[in-house]
Amino acid sequence: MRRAGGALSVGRMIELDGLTKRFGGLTAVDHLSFQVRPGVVTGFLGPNGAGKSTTMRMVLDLDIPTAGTVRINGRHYRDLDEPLKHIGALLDAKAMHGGRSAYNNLLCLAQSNRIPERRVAEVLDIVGLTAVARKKVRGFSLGMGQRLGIASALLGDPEILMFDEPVNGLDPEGIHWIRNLMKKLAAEGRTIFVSSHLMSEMALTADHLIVIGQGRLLADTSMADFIHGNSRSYVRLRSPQQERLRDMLASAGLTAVVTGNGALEVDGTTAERLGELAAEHQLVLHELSAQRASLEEAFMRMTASAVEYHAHEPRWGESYEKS
Ligand SMILES: Nc1ncnc2c1ncn2[C@@H]1O[C@H](COP(=O)(O)OP(=O)(O)OP(=O)(O)O)[C@@H](O)[C@H]1O
Repeated sequence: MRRAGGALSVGRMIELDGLTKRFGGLTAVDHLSFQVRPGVVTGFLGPNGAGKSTTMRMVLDLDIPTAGTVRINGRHYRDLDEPLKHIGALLDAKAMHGGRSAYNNLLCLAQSNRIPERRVAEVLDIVGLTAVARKKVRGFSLGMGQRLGIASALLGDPEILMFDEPVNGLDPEGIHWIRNLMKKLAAEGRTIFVSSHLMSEMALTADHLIVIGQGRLLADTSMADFIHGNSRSYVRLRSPQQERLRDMLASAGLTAVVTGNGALEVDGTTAERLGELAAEHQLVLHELSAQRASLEEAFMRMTASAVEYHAHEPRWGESYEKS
């Protein structure tokens, strides 16, 4: 990807320190401190109303913090010269001028940030909107609008990119495309901060996770550690010789739980070890599978123990069924 303007800073981090936002009596963001680092995709998770969008808006100085600070490359957003060259963002509320073409919307943004006009055609090409560049944005589908928002985020070729629900409205091909785009941008050493309701999509995209609930930090950890630390892993076995299998497990000091469909679930060992044991005892297995929790399961488990939601507030399951 080209460097626009050549005025890139070092650092490439978003740093929050005690960031807090109150709306009247409601604390939407509650003393959040974390750093978003370069070279990886960092996922930002939390149920509806957890404070993700408010946090992202404060990064861009669209909401003013009640307390605490957020810095981009060590500086406040308002102190950045030509901010689009430092941080590009796609927020839900991205306002594009409906009566203008995609090209002209981007051109206005480019001009106000002293970005050369040739970059407009480049980003339209990156997001696959070249063919509709001269069409009025008013007629764009949700997916095309998302692509245009992503184009505007990329315009200044920034080292930091922030996406709020970027796959909203995209079809499977579009989802696949943005996943690869985010991974590619991270591999270039950029800082990628992305929120999504789609757990399975997040599990495929993010390397690191920031999880919040009711405005508070619940986890700041690698994807692998998050899933490992918040889930039960076990091995599932099925055999037509279940009695003998259970005896064998018991004599090996392993406890098996029988499930409703006649399978056995065994904790504290590996599928390899169980396969070898079964072979030693000449037992027929119809299933031998290591079970690892999904991100969604890990997520529910962690939040169930970490945060008590009031009855009138959305529960995790409800939040994630939406998209
Ligand atoms: N301008 C505002 N005035 C009053 N309350 C607000 C305002 N903006 C957000 N809130 C409240 O702050 C809380 C956090 O909202 P926010 O949109 O940041 O959450 P979110 O995690 O992005 O949720 P979602 O996933 O639904 O987008 C919510 O309770 C919301 O109603």
